[in-house]
Amino acid sequence: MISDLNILGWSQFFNGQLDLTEFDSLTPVRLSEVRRRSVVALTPALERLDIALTGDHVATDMAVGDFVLTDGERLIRVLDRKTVISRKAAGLAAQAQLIAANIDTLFITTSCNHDFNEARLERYLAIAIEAEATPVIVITKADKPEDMPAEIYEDRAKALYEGAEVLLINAKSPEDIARLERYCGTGQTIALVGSSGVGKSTIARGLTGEDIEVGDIREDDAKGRHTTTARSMHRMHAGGWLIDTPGMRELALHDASEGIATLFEDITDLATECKFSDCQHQTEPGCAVRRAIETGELDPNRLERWRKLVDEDARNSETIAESRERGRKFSKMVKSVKKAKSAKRGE
Ligand SMILES: Nc1nc2c(ncn2[C@@H]2O[C@H](COP(=O)(O)OP(=O)(O)OP(=O)(O)O)[C@@H](O)[C@H]2O)c(=O)[nH]1
Ligand SMILES: [Zn+2]
Repeated sequence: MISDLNILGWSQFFNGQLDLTEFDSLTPVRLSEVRRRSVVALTPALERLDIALTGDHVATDMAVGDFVLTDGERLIRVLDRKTVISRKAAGLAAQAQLIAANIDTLFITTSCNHDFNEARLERYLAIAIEAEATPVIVITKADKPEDMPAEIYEDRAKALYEGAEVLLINAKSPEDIARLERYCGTGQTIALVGSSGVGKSTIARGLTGEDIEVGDIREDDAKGRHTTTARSMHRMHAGGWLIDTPGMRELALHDASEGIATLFEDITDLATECKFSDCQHQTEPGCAVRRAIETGELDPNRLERWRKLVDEDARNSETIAESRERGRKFSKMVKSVKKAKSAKRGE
């Protein structure tokens, strides 16, 4: 049974979570769709299994890509995730929405044109590092670069993070798609992120042979949290899985302080040498970061991008308590305005 499961991306990481009774009586399956009150799971035979959610199991605790145990009818439990990608729900509620689970490699996609933007790439790099997925930067349209030679785009991407391979491709060329396939073999799960028009669908088609329509198919539950309703796991020619969910294309940064610290390790390291432990690297004396800028060791643009990313992360990482506090303050304000108005009217 276990060898068949490898097709789904099963590994020792998941195997180790089962006790003996579970081994004997339950089947691991992988979620390919998460609906409001049910999920669709893939079996090792690649059959689709519809499982209604009962008891304590709620859709918002599950993500496409999750491994779950089933007795054939019910879902028994969700296994711990190797990696998880989430985003903050819109509105006041500061709850994280699970977008996809157990992704091994994130293809961060951009093109040899105006879409190329270091800050945007760094945002996705921080997301991947935080999720513990391997980031790979894929630069498409190498066959028709705009404004500068394709190799310059490649070099600029390579300068961002040592831990990320950079692949310069023509997404329409099968030979170039084949260069991505070493991340896409049996047992591997990947996802594509990047702006509209950079070639994600073209790459997805090259890797799977399918035209994948993500569209806007979504269901909103009473609390405004969406659940994925389209089939989101696609088998690739190389044997692995591509996960494509609507949320994946709209990723925003949140709770990624560790990812940012790893991505900007040079700045993180320098900051430990600043005289003040809470140094903001502005005008403080004994600032190692500013000194590195003066000596040319650190690129001031890189420092600026780091600052913006840290700010963005902090803004989007508001805790549930903080969001409630903001809600309270707002309703207090509304009440006092109402009161002032009625006082004015002499009520
Ligand atoms: N010449 C060339 N054209 C490309 C390349 N990659 C993508 N294209 C073209 O660019 C256009 C947009 O590509 P898509 O694959 O639809 O982009 P996308 O990222 O999926 O866009 P969304 O679906 O809006 O998210 C299409 O016309 C592609 O054929 C490339 O490497 N070279
Ligand atoms: Zn400093």
